Amino acid sequence: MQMQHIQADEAKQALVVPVVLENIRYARETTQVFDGFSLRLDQRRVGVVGRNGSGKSQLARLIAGLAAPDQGQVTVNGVAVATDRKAAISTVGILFQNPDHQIIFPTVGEELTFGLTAQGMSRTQARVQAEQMLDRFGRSGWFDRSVHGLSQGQRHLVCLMAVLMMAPQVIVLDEPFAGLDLATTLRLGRYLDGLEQNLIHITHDLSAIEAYDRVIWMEQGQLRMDGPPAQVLPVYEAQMRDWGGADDLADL
Ligand SMILES: Nc1ncnc2c1ncn2[C@@H]1O[C@H](COP(=O)(O)OP(=O)(O)OP(=O)(O)O)[C@@H](O)[C@H]1O
Repeated sequence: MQMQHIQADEAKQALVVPVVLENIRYARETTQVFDGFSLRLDQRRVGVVGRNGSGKSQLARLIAGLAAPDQGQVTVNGVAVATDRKAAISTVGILFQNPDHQIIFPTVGEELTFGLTAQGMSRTQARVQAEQMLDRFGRSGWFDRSVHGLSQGQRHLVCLMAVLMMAPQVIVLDEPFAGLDLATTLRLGRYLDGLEQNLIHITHDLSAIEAYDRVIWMEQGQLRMDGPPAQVLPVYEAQMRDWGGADDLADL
């Protein structure tokens, strides 16, 4: 029942918006993560795979506008996300692997209302919307709850609700299921699958993206392969097994 409500509500927002990275150069300290990287995404469901350190999280931060490229531009639905932060917040949301890197307020209500009040909505109106969001996820009564007293999976759900409060057109998921038990993973996965927002999902769990529209495989800040999951995932998995069979840890 709960899921049907979520799907029906979100279906109103069904729309594919373009995510465009143009000739990006981007360094973190001494590492040149991207050097002339370009990418255009215009599918509803895009999976991102790649080895540790291949650039997936930095790609996520650039798309969400949390980092600005040293050269080039990132736009989501035409919004220059790194510079137009106000428009970016209602255009693209991001869910991190660790909810504790995302949550900044002590109570669920403050976490859910912060984005809206920062955009000028009254506290009363923001609270009404937060209560509606909590209802949708079967969590009415959580408004005044301390985030500290929630489990890891529950904190993930708070982060997802906080992102949805801003009704972004695109949600970037940076391994949001790492460390969650299977039941919680499956339930959060179903919530996400039911959303009509465009999803860009970074994961090491290939089954989570096998029904997606497109998968990109990142390798050293470049696209190694790009296509439908049925084409990319078997090649990726075979390559990972091949690399995994080697005993040399030098390139970890
Ligand atoms: N804060 C940082 N300072 C310096 N270098 C960094 C920093 N964060 C990431 N890097 C470097 O940027 C490159 C890309 O890292 P990134 O975190 O995007 O990899 P990833 O594909 O998300 O890996 P994982 O699967 O392990 O999460 C790596 O070489 C990494 O060492």
